[in-house]
Amino acid sequence: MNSKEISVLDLKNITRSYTHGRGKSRIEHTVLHNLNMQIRAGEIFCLVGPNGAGKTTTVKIAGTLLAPDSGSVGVAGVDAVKDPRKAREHMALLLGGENGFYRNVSAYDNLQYFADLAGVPYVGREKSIQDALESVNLADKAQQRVQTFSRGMWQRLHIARALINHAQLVLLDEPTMGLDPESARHVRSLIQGMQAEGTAILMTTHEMSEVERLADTVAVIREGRIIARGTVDELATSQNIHHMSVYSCSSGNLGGLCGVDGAEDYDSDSLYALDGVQWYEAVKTHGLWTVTIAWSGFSASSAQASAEKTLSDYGLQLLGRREPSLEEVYLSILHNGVSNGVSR
Ligand SMILES: Nc1ncnc2c1ncn2[C@@H]1O[C@H](COP(=O)(O)OP(=O)(O)OP(=O)(O)O)[C@@H](O)[C@H]1O
Repeated sequence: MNSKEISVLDLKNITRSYTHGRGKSRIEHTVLHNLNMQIRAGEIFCLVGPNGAGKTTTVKIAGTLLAPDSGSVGVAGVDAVKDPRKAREHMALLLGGENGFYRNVSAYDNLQYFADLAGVPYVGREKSIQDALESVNLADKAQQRVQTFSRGMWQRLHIARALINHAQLVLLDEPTMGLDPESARHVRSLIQGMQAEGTAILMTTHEMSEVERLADTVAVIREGRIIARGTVDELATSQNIHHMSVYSCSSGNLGGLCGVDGAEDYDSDSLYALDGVQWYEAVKTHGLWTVTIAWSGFSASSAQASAEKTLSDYGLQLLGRREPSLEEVYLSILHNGVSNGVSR
């Protein structure tokens, strides 16, 4: 078997609940339901989903910080539930935020400590720490205490730690959150560098442009269940969006679709009644509405003309048509589910 085919991370039938309250008011809330996920060497797997969907919980379970209630976690062939310590030798975990290092200690000494923990051989250790610090542009900050680091520097130091122990699996929870565009770009290029070395990467993000750039596989999680999975192209195809069209409307009440002059108050049923409308979004800025409609195709060739005529009667002027972005595909998945069941 080709080494790229072997799963470095193998989550099988993972279920996890949290409990709230005590005694009679104790409530159990299941946040992951029979979750399955396999990630191969050299694969970037992006987990996306709304707030509270279960992304961080998944990363924590993969990273052995949380145990699943049921199911199995395999990391580089190690049973991570039975032997979390051994599994951790194969992985690096970046949970975001400023934790995971000794704040009062220099970047260099932190890396030396973690290299020691990871069993990096003494001979050559100094060089590999220096090399890792150079690759993440922190060589000149090596002797600085980590508590003085900015968020971007913390993120890069976490990646340096992953580089030193040549982790087979890297888990990244929102690795570019809060970073300026240049730092985010740098972190993305470091992620791609690790991928090129054959590292399996699980990352969560809310940045769809990041997913478009990095992901080999995308999974959309909602309420603890993976509802779609595939390449970016497969997900786009699964939504069967024929095209997107964008309209403007200067009428304050959206051509009468709004009862009151307010963005929250438009009558969604009228637009959904039109043949071919899969979903739409209406946004009002400086008194001007912009309406974006995802069309799923039309039942008859005359239907498009009829729908456009109705929109024009509402005062909506067509600005143009285009392909859907990944963000729109994602919104479509959350709205409709998956029409042709993309998964692998
Ligand atoms: N320690 C905890 N105790 C109780 N409930 C928790 C705990 N951690 C998470 N949850 C709940 O589990 C669910 C999933 O949370 P999780 O942090 O995994 O979501 P997420 O997809 O990472 O969200 P976000 O995009 O906001 O980071 C949420 O309903 C959350 O409130």
